[in-house]
Amino acid sequence: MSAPPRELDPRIAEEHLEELARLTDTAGGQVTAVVRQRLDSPSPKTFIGQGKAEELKQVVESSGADLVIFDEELSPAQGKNLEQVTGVRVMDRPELILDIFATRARSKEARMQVELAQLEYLLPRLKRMWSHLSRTRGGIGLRGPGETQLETDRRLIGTRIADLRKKLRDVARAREIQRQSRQGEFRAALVGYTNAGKSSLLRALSGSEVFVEDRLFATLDSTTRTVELGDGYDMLVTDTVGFIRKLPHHLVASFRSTLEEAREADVLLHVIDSSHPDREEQEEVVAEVLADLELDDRPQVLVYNKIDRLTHAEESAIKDRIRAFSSRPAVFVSAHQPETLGRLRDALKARMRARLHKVRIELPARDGEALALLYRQGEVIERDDRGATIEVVVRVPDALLGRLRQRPGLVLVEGGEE
Ligand SMILES: Nc1nc2c(ncn2[C@@H]2O[C@H](COP(=O)(O)OP(=O)(O)OP(=O)(O)O)[C@@H](O)[C@H]2O)c(=O)[nH]1
Ligand SMILES: [Mg+2]
Repeated sequence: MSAPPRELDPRIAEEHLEELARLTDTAGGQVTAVVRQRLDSPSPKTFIGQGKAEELKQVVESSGADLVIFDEELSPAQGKNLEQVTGVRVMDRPELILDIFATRARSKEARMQVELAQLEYLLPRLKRMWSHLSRTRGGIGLRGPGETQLETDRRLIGTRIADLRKKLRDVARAREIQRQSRQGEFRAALVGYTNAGKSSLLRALSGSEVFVEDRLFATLDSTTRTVELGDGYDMLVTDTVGFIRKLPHHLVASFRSTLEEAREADVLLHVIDSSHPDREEQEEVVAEVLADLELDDRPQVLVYNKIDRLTHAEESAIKDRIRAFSSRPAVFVSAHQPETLGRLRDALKARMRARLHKVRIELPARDGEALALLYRQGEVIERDDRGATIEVVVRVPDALLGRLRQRPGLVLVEGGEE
């Protein structure tokens, strides 16, 4: 069911419905019928018009559906009224997304984040849930719980929300400490629309196992891997949860700490499925979510993925567009074609080189390897050979500085805190 008020392009509306069908599939549902209505302004009572609501009821009956999913967000009252008309459970897109997250969350943190988002979504809708429950049970001798029950439930949920918030704060603190221990290393975070290929890219870049699936929201936890770029350049790359249009804002809020990894990153790799018919809208959605999270000021590299699916003409068309409209660096890659990934590695190396610190370092003369690294990755400004030790003044990238600090006998005499 879709009633896009702003996007009047029917092709886009269809694309949204197709995505909703994929979400339904991911949640384990099966689409039996699709109903559309074009609306200038939704009805406050039932969102769709009265006649359309009647039609929906007919469709539910004839198709045997036991659930109606709206592509647009419904108010608690609209949901309740629609359930009354259709006699089945009514959900909206945010609720469906919450449901998917709930079934797919694996780590303890992700599970707590989803539960928090679900409870916050549920709270204003409690009354409706209860009336629905009592109705589906037939209602005979099973009147809906009175206000007292509702109040008890509200209080219980309120307590649980406070509890989850506290636990999540603790996890966030632990994460913060872990992050500090990685300070000095160069970090990138993969962000982007769901299914764009973020995990596939991490797998291809790091050569390690990362879960990939042709389903929406395959990844819910952030995973960090070391990626070797060659020439001694190493960096940490974090995979993050994908974005989607109309992402429930409770969910975004509760995943904030997972996305903290992105906030700490030196660069965001915005991965785009260049072969998707809705590519441009997906790019915009990601830009909006990043702005919501106040991450839009981070340096970004646009990573146009899945170019193996593009014709040369399509690839050129996208490149022309980017040249005309974007000032951000962009690379064209395919996670399935390792030979294309050199472009991304080069872009990352360039980013690393851009972050140089001027430092004075004393190192054992026998540590030829460290010296070679300094010459290769840094800019040596001064060098003083003192027999057993060598002192150099050098501009080095942050990441190298982190690694050098761990070498035995190497002393950072000054600098490094710029
Ligand atoms: N043809 C092609 N398919 C790709 C490419 N990269 C990823 N895919 C496929 O796209 C699907 C999604 O890939 P993932 O890496 O799981 O995408 P993701 O961005 O991590 O998705 P979420 O974790 O769900 O947000 C999988 O079926 C991949 O095999 C590519 O470069 N070319
Ligand atoms: Mg993924």
